[in-house]
Amino acid sequence: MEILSTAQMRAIESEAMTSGAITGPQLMERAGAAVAGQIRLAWPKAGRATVLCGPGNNGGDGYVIALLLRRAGWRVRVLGCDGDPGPDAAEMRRRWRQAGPVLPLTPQAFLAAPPGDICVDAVFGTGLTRPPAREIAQVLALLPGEDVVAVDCPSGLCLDSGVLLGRPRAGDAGMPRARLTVAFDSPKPGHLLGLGPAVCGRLVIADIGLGPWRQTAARGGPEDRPDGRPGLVAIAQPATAPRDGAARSGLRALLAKHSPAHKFSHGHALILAGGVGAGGAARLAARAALRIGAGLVTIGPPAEALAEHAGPPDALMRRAVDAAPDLSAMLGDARLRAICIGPGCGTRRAAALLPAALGSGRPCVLDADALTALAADADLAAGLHAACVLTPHAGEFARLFPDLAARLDAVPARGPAVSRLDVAREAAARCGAVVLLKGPDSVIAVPDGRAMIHSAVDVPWLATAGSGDSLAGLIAGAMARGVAPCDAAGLAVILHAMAARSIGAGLIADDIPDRLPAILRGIGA
Ligand SMILES: NC(=O)C1=CN([C@@H]2O[C@H](COP(=O)(O)OP(=O)(O)OC[C@H]3O[C@@H](n4cnc5c(N)ncnc54)[C@H](OP(=O)(O)O)[C@@H]3O)[C@@H](O)[C@H]2O)[C@@H](O)CC1
Ligand SMILES: [K+]
Repeated sequence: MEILSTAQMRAIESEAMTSGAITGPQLMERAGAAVAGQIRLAWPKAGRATVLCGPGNNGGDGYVIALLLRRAGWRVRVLGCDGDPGPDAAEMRRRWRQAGPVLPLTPQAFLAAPPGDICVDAVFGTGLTRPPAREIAQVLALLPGEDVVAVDCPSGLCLDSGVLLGRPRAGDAGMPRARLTVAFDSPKPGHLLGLGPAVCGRLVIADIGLGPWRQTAARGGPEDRPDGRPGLVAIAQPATAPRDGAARSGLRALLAKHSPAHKFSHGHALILAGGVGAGGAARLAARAALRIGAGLVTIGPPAEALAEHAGPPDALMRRAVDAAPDLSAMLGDARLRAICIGPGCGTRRAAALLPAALGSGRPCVLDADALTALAADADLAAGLHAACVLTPHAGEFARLFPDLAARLDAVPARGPAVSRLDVAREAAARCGAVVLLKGPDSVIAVPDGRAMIHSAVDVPWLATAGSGDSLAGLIAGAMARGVAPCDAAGLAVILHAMAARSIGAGLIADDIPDRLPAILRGIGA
């Protein structure tokens, strides 16, 4: 599924209207009808609703919703803004006024009667440019989150970044919340990043007939896009991915093994391991690389630590890699197709081995200690190339790209605010490698500007020791099989989250690789 920035959304909307095939009021009617329809599905018995309408087109949607709910037997109270909301919203407000009054959007008016069964938040959507202030902010603060239906987003959320304008990025004290958010055409980055998933509640993406224009805009390179950026691909929505047929067949295509084949034709991955007593992380990675279907996986600790790796899995091959010349010699075998360096490796060892690993031009996952080594030595970063995948969490990202991370620290005063997507993209362009910025909202960015967002807010158990090691191994295993670096990263985060979801609370990282056969069977791979 494609994710659109708010600028792209506006451009597609105006392209559709310019084409003459659809008018602004028609789009607004469809948007309002989609929300009203979702409300009636979720609350089948007509009740009482308070609809809050803001100063622009989000408010226009609100007037449509108010009218449709009223027609369906609901008792509806509308609070709205004075002033000119633009022609389409003004028309919808006029239509509503024939049915009922528009009370002022003030705390006094809001509190003058009980809010009813639901509150519809149609105050700000994609047009939010600054933090809600004064009376509007006071009304929004009074909304009972559990009964709020948000139009496009809870008002105050920046849909490009997932931050609440004017508030610190972390911490959820007093933040707006909705039980249900109905957004139009495509998810926006802010639905999936940062606080977005927590404040939006259940997210429904409603088709309002803009598909043909979205596809026009999505075709071609970045220069053809309304905001100059290539389209994004939401590689998985937390709840839908396992059931989504198209997503499953996409995963299957990436995972397809061609038979008959020799084990080498499924690729050989090398997982570099650390010294005595530090081998667990690399073994987790190796196990994951085997499970995702690499034909062969070799673990490469220094000779003194080789004996530690004698235990299972027996499918794993072991070979000592003491120093860079040993690694270069191994990489002389062209069948060795991907490298994983970092988990439990030790920073000094990673720094010593990185030039040979990067110089080979092989697909290479850089994780953990390899990222620390990279951050400490700019010369190492010069060796990065497009087949490298860097897998920093927020802390590692801040060490690698301190200036970009600092942009994420500032309290966002204006929209669109800087997002994890923006900084990951900039980091990828700067270092010329794929950057997987890990978190509950992972972003995968490719140097050419393509990017993916993977939201896994529903699997908090993934934040556990060794989880990242297994992810690095999955990426390396997929790349050994010939999957392109950015697809390998995408595939790995999806499978990793699916495995965690199926294990649930109590998960330890060792469980993740061993859950893969069931996950792969489930998607028909
Ligand atoms: N795209 C589509 O396909 C479709 C979109 N539709 C709907 O339109 C919505 C976008 O509408 P929109 O552009 O009018 O913006 P909206 O969010 O209503 O903001 C209103 C105005 O408020 C202002 N403003 C901003 N921040 C402020 C603040 N803190 N305090 C006070 N004022 C503030 C700002 O103007 P400014 O003052 O910055 O000049 C802005 O213009 C979208 O979310 C969806 O619901 C559907 O109807 C049809 C299909
Ligand atoms: K809203």
